[in-house]
Amino acid sequence: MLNLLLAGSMVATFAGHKAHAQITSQALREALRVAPRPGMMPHGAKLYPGSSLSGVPGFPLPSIHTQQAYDPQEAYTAKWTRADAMQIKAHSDTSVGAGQNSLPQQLVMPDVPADFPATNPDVWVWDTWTLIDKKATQFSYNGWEVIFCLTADKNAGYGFDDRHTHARIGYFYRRAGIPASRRPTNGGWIYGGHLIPEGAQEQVFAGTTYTITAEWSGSMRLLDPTSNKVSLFYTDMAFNRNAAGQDITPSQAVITQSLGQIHADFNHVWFTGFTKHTPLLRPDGVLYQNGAQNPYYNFRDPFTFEDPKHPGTNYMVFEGNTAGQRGVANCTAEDLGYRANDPHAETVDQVLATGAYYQKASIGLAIAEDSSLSKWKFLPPLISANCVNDQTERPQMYIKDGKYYIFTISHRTTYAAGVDGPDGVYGFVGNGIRSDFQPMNYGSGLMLGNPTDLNEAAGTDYDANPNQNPRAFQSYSHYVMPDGLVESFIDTVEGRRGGALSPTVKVRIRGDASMVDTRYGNNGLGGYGDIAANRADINIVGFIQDLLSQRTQFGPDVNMRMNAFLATPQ
Ligand SMILES: OC[C@H]1O[C@@](CO)(OC[C@@]2(O[C@H]3O[C@H](CO)[C@@H](O)[C@H](O)[C@H]3O)O[C@H](CO)[C@@H](O)[C@@H]2O)[C@@H](O)[C@@H]1O
Repeated sequence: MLNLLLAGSMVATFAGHKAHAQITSQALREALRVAPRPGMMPHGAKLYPGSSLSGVPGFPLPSIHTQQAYDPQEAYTAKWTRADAMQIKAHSDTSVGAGQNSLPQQLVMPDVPADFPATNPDVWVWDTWTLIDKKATQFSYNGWEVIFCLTADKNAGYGFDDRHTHARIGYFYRRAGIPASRRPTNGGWIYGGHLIPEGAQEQVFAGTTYTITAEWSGSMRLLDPTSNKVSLFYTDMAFNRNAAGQDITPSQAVITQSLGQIHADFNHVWFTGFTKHTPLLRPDGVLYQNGAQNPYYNFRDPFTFEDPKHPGTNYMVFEGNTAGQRGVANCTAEDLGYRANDPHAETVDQVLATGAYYQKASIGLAIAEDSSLSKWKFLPPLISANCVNDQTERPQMYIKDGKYYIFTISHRTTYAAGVDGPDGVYGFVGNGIRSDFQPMNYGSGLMLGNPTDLNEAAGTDYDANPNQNPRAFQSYSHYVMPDGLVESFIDTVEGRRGGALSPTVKVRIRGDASMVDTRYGNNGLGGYGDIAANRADINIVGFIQDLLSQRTQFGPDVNMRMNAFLATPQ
């Protein structure tokens, strides 16, 4: 009711807030929603928290984002602002004690038990992705589900914290179409070994030896659903050595393509190829910060997709930072995102005085210049988080119900001074590849976070900070799959290190809101490592036609349909 009055008068005053005088019609609709109270389900939105232009007493209002679409080539970058990020704390229950979960319940990943199983005895496992096509459909191959994970060999003596410098992309497979309840507790994944063969880490370009020191995250694209050709897009951590054997660059992140083939028989899955690495993108220092500007720059985690409105046009999203010299204090009022006359707004000078300008995450965009996806050109970033957070990792474009979602993971420790949020996955929704993206859920951006009381001091070590929720770092590197299923890896639960696949959870997504589906699995937790191939695209008629005409070799497309056929009660 209060908001109705506010919207009607077009000059909102709520607990001293004065909203921007130029309220859009969308803002008017939004303002009709009732303001949620901290830690509570908002009235009128029993399931979904939704966004709200209404404020929480004592906190600033979120920024207004129109979701307006722009041409992907245009220089429009949406902002995840400080005003937005502050909604995470605004909508948390600040009355609970240290170690309690204070985040809105619908946005919290359920507790992972401390007696979780290892995914594999020989390797630590973290960032994980699936075999996808240009639309992010998840395929099985000849009766096998296949996943790709960053791995580090335990037998080589690497501890879980050594993983980043020794990361290798490994692959796992298991028979498709078996429900989680009938699999081994750890998901039953069989380790196939390293994807990039031994010895293929060195490559010579015009007298310069290019050496891959670690393989970081990316994605695997099935180039043609009727063949077995796959393209790995990943991040090389690499350095160059000249003909005299001298290192001529420090280790750099290079977004790279490597081509291979998938094979399977009745007993196992294997890969060939991945011996040649084509460097695609290095940060240019103009749109994306590079190593000369900041030794701690972030540039990695490519994910490609085809523009559904322009078939044949391919894009890549990736993790970047806003270009410019590290330490230059130049965040703007737009980065802060406060509405005019908001009494809780910070001034630019106040924010700059905190050093928040060291945090400048961005979600990058590039366009493919050839059909083999081996040449790419930078486009301006899709989203920046200047003075908000330094890392928006493993971004993915997720298209659902005509909406374009960007999901990205971030750490509590990479937030800028004065803003806070949990380790987890964040979501932004727009109406096109390039949009004025609306941060999901109360305008905050948070979609699924670890249980965290934001009053606790952030720290990565539970033992050193026993007041902290013992699950504040339980999971990370969430990847959103079709149907809102979310997989991730276990980092630390009650002080026990993970390096294993988490239980899959399900998030229901509607417009700019989402909620954890607690009816999924056991109180919201599905099977460990339950990363199933997509069985939604049932086309039994097509499958039978394929079989009869023998037009198509057994491969991913036919196989997906066969799985669906076999899984359907006859
Ligand atoms: O292994 C590299 C890939 O992992 C990703 C996403 O998981 O980057 C994660 C990142 O964070 C880890 O290190 C943090 C600092 O040591 C730690 O706080 C966090 O718990 C870890 O998950 O790894 C790099 C390198 O350490 C760091 O910059 C990231 O935040 C992905 O982006 C990489 O491709």
